[in-house]
Amino acid sequence: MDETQEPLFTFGVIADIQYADKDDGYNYVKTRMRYYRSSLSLLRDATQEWASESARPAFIIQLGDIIDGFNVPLKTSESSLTKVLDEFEKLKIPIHHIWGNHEFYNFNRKQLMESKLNSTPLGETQVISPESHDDLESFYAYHFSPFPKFRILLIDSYDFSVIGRDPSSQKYVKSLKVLKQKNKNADLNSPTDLDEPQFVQFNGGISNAQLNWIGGILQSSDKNGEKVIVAGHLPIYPPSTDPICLTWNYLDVLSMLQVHPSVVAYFAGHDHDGGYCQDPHGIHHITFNGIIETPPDSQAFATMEIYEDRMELRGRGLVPNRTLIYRNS
Ligand SMILES: Nc1ccn([C@@H]2O[C@H](COP(=O)(O)OP(=O)(O)OC[C@H](O)CO)[C@@H](O)[C@H]2O)c(=O)n1
Repeated sequence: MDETQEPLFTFGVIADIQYADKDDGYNYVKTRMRYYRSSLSLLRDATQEWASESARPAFIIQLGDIIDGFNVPLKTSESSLTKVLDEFEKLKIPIHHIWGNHEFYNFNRKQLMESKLNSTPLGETQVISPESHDDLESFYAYHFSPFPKFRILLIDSYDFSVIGRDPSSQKYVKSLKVLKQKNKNADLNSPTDLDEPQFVQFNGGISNAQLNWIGGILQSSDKNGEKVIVAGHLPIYPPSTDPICLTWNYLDVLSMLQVHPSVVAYFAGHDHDGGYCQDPHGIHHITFNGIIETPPDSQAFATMEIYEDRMELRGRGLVPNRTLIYRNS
């Protein structure tokens, strides 16, 4: 490993900002403090640091939950979103947005598609699913190549979900049926006594249509000798997360990625404690710590430095540094 080598390109990653103009408070299970107001200051510090880096990041991946669901009762969804996006915009580089559960607490899919959180115009495919943007069944996913032989693929972890889906859609009906089969609690957000703890209302899954679409992209990446980083709000590999944060059908997604040698890493948010594990196929699964549970005197973001043979994850604050050697290299 040549320590003096310059990266081919770099980019920033940040997760679960969950901004709200609200006093600090505990999470639902009263184990962790959430710093709703200071999340904006941490984002501001992160963007200032990215802006001052010698190798300026080419883009940022925002892993979802950009504002908190508490904005709904406060009636501040729009104003909070504007404040957060204004911070990102100071960077004057592309920001790729993933949608998490808190996006769907604040907005419906049509509103999101019409908002600045729809970053599909930055992708290579403008129409990201076979259906049109306002189709009740469409999913939000796209891909782009930031550098020759590298590709980023952003996926929709809430394709199957009862949050975000219109109750009249087939996907809502099917999602509710599956959720009720797997979760017998009166409160579908509760993971109490579940055999598969990921089957809670605040998670979701990936449809066969999306899986097939992902498979098609990866097939062409395999053929072209690309290295692909896949990113979604929800983790897909149990050792990299608390199991209650997993994608409903994480095994389907995991096995799809593992059979495609182009996939080198999977990035997720949602589990604010973060996590990491390399799977037996060599895919690095990184769950990024959430800004919302990061104390105001700390930090939680990363710069990824991309090299021919590896990625260097340069973490700040709670996010540890890691050298991630590509599978098959
Ligand atoms: N045991 C639980 C946990 C949560 N809820 C309710 O579900 C909604 C979402 O919860 P929230 O903690 O805000 O979701 P995050 O995306 O911030 O975090 C996900 C994981 O918890 C991170 O570890 C909300 O309405 C909660 O009140 C629940 O009922 N029961």
